[in-house]
Amino acid sequence: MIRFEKVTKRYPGGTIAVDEVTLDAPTGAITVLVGPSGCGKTTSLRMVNRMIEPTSGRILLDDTDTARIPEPALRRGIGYVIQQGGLFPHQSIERNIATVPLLLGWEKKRAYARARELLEVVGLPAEMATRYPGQLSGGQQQRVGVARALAADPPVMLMDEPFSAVDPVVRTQLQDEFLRLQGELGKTIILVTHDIDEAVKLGDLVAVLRVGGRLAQVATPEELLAHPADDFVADFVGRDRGYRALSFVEGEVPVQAEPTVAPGDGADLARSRAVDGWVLVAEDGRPLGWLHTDWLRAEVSADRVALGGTLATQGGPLRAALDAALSSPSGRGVVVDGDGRLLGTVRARDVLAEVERHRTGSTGQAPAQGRPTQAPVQT
Ligand SMILES: Nc1ncnc2c1ncn2[C@@H]1O[C@H](COP(=O)(O)OP(=O)(O)OP(=O)(O)O)[C@@H](O)[C@H]1O
Repeated sequence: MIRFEKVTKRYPGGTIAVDEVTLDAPTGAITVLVGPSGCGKTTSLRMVNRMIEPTSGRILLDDTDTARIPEPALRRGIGYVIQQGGLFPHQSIERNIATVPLLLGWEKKRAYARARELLEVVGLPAEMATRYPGQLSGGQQQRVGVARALAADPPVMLMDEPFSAVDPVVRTQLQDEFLRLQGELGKTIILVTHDIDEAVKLGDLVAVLRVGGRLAQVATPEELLAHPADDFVADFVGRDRGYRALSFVEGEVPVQAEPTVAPGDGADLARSRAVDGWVLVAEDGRPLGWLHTDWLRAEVSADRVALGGTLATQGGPLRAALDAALSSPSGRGVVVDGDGRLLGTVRARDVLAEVERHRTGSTGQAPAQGRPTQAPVQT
């Protein structure tokens, strides 16, 4: 665990960047520091590996005061990731990743072998090892930055806006892979972001800082969205927090059977199975997409379908189910099992009824439209 005990940082000139922060970042968990620009996030992070020394207070790493740990030994156990990877531009990717192992005195062969192993871990092809940072996209550089921080297998990782320099699609991919990786590695991570959505997605615990370096609230994402401590936090987490809180509500998604057709089926069959003009095309139990009867030719063709919506997984959060329903061209959200096999569809009104049931805490009957899972009709 990383423990901040009344930590204050006052810069020469008098700026109080961090003001009496007391915070526990639990072992094996992701603690996110979030807040507006200038609220002291980066300063807080850098005090953990003593790139910045606190003016007062203590930071403990597994009960040892970090001020008592020699800096090289402290930093050996702490990986540090910054925006865009912070790579050395004139060194190859494998040399970049091998930086810390080489500093630790590993033989070059072993350090480079570790670098290649880590390229795979972060999802980059081996041939990138000999390229230079300028020959990689922003997202790829970011992955290399993570690989570099992981090279000496440190138990602790500090990450400063690690996903902010890439476009939203790549950012989502990197976040998802980061969570998958953390699921395997279980590092103790402190991550800084100014983006509350990222904080809520990635954090096991979220610490909200306000300008002046004061801690406004520390809570799980769920608590933060449901019960912001004051107006500042409520404003910061945003007005649609009620909707975002659905990410944490796992309900009985009221799945309805959905008739399907397969590529090659006749147009008449497709018309007879369509509901409100839309029929779902599936093959081998997997949804391919929606087909409107106006688009039909002689037979159903896989080329003419539009998935046009997100998929929900049964047992997953209600937000995903609602999103699937609202984003589907038919108004029916496609629900699949963990292997991507079709279970049926869900309508927004049924998800909302389930949401309402959760909100009121009722454990009674499922809503009228929403009897739980029925077997989908297969063709
Ligand atoms: N070396 C320094 N000397 C003086 N003041 C500093 C120094 N570094 C940061 N500050 C000030 O301390 C405060 C906190 O800065 P810090 O970089 O920790 O904030 P931040 O929350 O990470 O901001 P951002 O999201 O904009 O990066 C700011 O007012 C900043 O101007």
